[in-house]
Amino acid sequence: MKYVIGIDLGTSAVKTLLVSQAGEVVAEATKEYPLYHEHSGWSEQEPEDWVAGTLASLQELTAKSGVSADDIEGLSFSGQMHGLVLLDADNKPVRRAILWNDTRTTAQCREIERTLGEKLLSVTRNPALEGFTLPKLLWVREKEPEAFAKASRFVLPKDYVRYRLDGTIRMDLSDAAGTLMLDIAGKKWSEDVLAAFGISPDFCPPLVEAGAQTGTLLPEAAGAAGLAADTKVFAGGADNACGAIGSGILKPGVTLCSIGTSGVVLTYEPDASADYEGKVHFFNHGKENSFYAMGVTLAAGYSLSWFRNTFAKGESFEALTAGIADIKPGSNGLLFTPYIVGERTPHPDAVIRGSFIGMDGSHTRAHFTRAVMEGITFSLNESVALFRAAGKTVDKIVSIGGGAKNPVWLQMQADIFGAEVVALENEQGPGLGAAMLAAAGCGWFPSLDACADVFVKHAKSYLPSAESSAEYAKLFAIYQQVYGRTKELNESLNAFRN
Ligand SMILES: Nc1ncnc2c1ncn2[C@@H]1O[C@H](COP(=O)(O)OP(=O)(O)O)[C@@H](O)[C@H]1O
Ligand SMILES: O=C(CO)[C@@H](O)[C@H](O)COP(=O)(O)O
Repeated sequence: MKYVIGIDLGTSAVKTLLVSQAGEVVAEATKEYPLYHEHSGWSEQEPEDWVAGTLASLQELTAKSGVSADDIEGLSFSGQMHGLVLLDADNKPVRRAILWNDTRTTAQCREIERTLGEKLLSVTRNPALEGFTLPKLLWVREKEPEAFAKASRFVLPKDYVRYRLDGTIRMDLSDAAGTLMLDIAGKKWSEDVLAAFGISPDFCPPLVEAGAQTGTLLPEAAGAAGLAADTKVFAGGADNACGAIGSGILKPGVTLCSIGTSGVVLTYEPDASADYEGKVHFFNHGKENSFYAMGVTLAAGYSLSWFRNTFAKGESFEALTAGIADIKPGSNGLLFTPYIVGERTPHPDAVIRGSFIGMDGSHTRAHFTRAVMEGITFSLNESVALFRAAGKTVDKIVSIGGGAKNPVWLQMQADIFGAEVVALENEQGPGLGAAMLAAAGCGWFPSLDACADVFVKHAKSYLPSAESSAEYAKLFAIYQQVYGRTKELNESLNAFRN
């Protein structure tokens, strides 16, 4: 039996999956790494932590599986999107990476809008959002000119890890799409955007498809990972593109919901013709010549992990969420908005922050926990509502990410979205999608679609309960008012944040 590895470079941890030719996940390993929040709205990671975590995770994966390294044919990546990694002439990072959930770049976003005007949406197909890469690049150039002067090029998080594994500097189209520098329909760096900001084309890595082979493992990386040096390395894609591949979102019809650190509602687009007027993100897929649209909740799983780390330190998510099934929809009148690091969809706003509305002396920790999960799901439902308003049918949703480990949350998703929610046998869609890119790249299957027929295994399905859905529809209407009613208060409070 032959095997491939999917490496999912997430925000909370790197997760590796060893997958057989039959699509069975035979081993998993995870290594966490820290996030640095030096100021309100800042979010950074140390690229070396990703590399060390990836190598340690691969070492553990191969050791615990008992599979011979010679039987592992290839590996590929799924990466947290948008993070700016600036490299010097020797390909060493010049500073920490600035991540997708860092919102320090509002001024640079306004500059991009002024400079590019209509080209912003027509070429990059996305609005200027703080999380995207170009605003971060402009921020470093303006605020840290000494660091910027040392930089010869930029890459995205998984591209840096791949470079350390196979020595090649490449970027795939699905991840490049999130930089705001790509001509999405033309599948090339936009000369207009680069020229408008005086960025040399050499500063941008060569582009490849997510399924392209970039090399084989460097001997020292192979040794540290417990793998053979002839293991093939494939470019890999953006985590949401890989999540879509790993969930079988390769043709129109089914929608994806992912609750990782961020939260995503995503639909497949067969071509670049759809126009959502920038209300949702529009990116190249990891499947060649196709695209996807998605709405993003910045702090989805992050809201629950923040809540746990602050009020139930050391407890597992299972312990935290015990008892929430006994609480009725609405958490006894307690409502949460998950804007704890700002928001993207449908309110692109770096200054807004979260709220608990309706706190009552009767509320227990379980009510708060359930309210946090409901608030996250209401936020994702705003994206579902946007897609429905644009004419999409959203009646079946594959749910992945850490949030999909929780059956109560899966039922809550079905009830709030008013759609069938399907869980996968393994909730790690992005890692599986990365493994599928390697499996198709190794020639095991003629296409990603054929690979999905074998690798994507549906587990339990959750149908909406009419009673709970009706309650949630009323609560959602109240939830939708909270943003407007807390916006000005948050603008006033902004002066008091560090
Ligand atoms: N058993 C669980 N119940 C509810 N939520 C969970 C559970 N396990 C993990 N999560 C959620 O999943 C999140 C992590 O998801 P994951 O997909 O691993 O994130 P990432 O890819 O961003 O690193 C956590 O922040 C938490 O909110
Ligand atoms: O910024 C986005 C998408 O635009 C995020 O979805 C990141 O790609 C991080 O993903 P997770 O770590 O939450 O999986």
